[in-house]
Amino acid sequence: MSPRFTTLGAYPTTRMRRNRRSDWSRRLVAETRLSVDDLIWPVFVQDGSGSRTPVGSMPGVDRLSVDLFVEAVKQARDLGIPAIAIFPEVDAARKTSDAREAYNPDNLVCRAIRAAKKAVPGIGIVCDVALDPFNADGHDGIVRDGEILNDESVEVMVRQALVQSEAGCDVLSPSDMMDGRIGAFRKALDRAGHQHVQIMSYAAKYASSFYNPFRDAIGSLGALKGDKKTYQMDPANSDEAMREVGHDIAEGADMVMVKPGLPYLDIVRRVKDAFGVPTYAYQVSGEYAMLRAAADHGWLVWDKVLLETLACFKRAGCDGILTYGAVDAARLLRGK
Ligand SMILES: NCC(=O)CCC(=O)O
Repeated sequence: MSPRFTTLGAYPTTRMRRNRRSDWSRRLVAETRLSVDDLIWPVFVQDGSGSRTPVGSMPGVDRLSVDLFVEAVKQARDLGIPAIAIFPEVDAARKTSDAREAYNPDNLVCRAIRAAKKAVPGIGIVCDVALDPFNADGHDGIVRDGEILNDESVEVMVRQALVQSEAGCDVLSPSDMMDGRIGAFRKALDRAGHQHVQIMSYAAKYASSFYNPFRDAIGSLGALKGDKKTYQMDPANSDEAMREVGHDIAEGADMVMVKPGLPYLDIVRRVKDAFGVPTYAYQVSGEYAMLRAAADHGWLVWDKVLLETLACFKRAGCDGILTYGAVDAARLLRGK
């Protein structure tokens, strides 16, 4: 316990409930505050036009063709959401074992970036850099003889990072957990004149069981061979997360992310306390699915659990949260 807590008065002189008695007082003593400025909205995109496909395991979440995605970007702008993260469902015919579609300048992600920036130049566009949506194996890196190759994967992702930056992406978000990728991206970006492109690294990304609905959404669930334990972190580890974050900051990350969110808030707190850098967490698809499913059964109240969980991210030290509930949260926070 820190020293400032040693001066606590005793009951009945001190009554902790006094400050909680009225709404105005609770507002005055609140230690953290959630705002629309804290939200990043992950959105799934698909080919086609005028098409919207519900993601079965994520009630309320749809994959959108680029034209409808642009409408979603406008909606985010109107609600004051600062940034959108793009995730593609790539046609199975374009998935190969060298993931070359990842660095096609006309791929779905690049088209979505260009359309979004043209329609709403002021909104932040965040893009994953990872090969899983483009890889026939469903892995974040290139696979050879059953091994996920590190340096070869980084080379491919550098090409991916460059086409995304060329298309107008504001924040590159490497989600692959290969070693050395942040430094490689920074160097390549600077050399290509993209000094202003920010890097939000998935610095402490765990090999979690909470990602299944996301893989359903991007169509990689069936493709994935094996698991991701040789590159994503063991949920048992915390010191290792600190080393991961330290390396990414040293290599040039502007912001760091912990993923998943709620079960990993202890990691968020450690990262924020130790490094003090802009720190984010991803309330991932499995977390969203759990809350939504319970709410759809009437066992939880969606609006309340959404705002409560997001406030908990803030309390743990997050500067912002990636959440599929961003639009609902923004509406609630703005009273719309
Ligand atoms: N690279 C992005 C993800 O893996 C998202 C996971 C999720 O929402 O479950």
